[in-house]
Amino acid sequence: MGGTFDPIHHGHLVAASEAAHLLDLDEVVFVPTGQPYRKDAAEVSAPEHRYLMTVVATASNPRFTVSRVDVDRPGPTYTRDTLRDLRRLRPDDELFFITGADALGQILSWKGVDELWELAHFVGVTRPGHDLTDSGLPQDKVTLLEVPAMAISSTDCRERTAAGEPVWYLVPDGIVQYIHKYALYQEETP
Ligand SMILES: Nc1ncnc2c1ncn2[C@@H]1O[C@H](COP(=O)(O)OP(=O)(O)OP(=O)(O)O)[C@@H](O)[C@H]1O
Ligand SMILES: O=C(O)c1ccc[n+]([C@@H]2O[C@H](COP(=O)([O-])O)[C@@H](O)[C@H]2O)c1
Repeated sequence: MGGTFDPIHHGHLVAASEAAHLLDLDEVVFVPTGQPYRKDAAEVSAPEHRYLMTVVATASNPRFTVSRVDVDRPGPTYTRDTLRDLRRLRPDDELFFITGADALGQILSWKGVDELWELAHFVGVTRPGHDLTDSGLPQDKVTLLEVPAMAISSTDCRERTAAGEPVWYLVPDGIVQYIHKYALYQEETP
């Protein structure tokens, strides 16, 4: 599952857990982006903070791991490169790329989209406020799943923190502590 994870929240974790359960996956590898080129760089936290928060949030689940492939690769993060790297590191594994409905809806505009279908099977999961559809996508390369609805976004978590509102129970307890320890998201997004 790729994401900016700024911060990782229970929407990500429930989606990953449910996809692993429904598709009987052995492992979910969370891959924090290095440079999410479609997000305003000035507003995205340092990759190391996002990577560490992802490690903290997933540490207690034996089926969850975190990969540094995107954080360690210089330049903009493209899923084509993520999947090429994961295939090189895990040549015997079958790869599934988990995305929320919003990300799946953008996928035809991703770099090198035609190659993506050869690199992994795509799993689109429901997300409140977004229509989940595989319209225009190759049917045999995409699976759509309904997962428990978690109306949580990282944007909302950042804005709540900046406004002095709690994010308890939207994110894991360790992430509440991490945000506090490093004073993340203190500024209101312009
Ligand atoms: N609440 C949610 N339910 C299901 N999928 C989600 C949810 N939140 C995020 N996702 C999916 O997780 C992946 C990573 O999302 P991302 O890290 O950008 O989180 P976000 O909450 O959308 O962040 P932001 O608000 O900063 O854009 C994407 O595929 C996204 O669609
Ligand atoms: O490859 C692309 O062109 C591309 C464009 C936008 C997003 N993605 C990937 O989609 C995942 C979710 O991205 P984001 O920005 O919503 O956190 C993450 O793994 C990104 O690298 C990939």
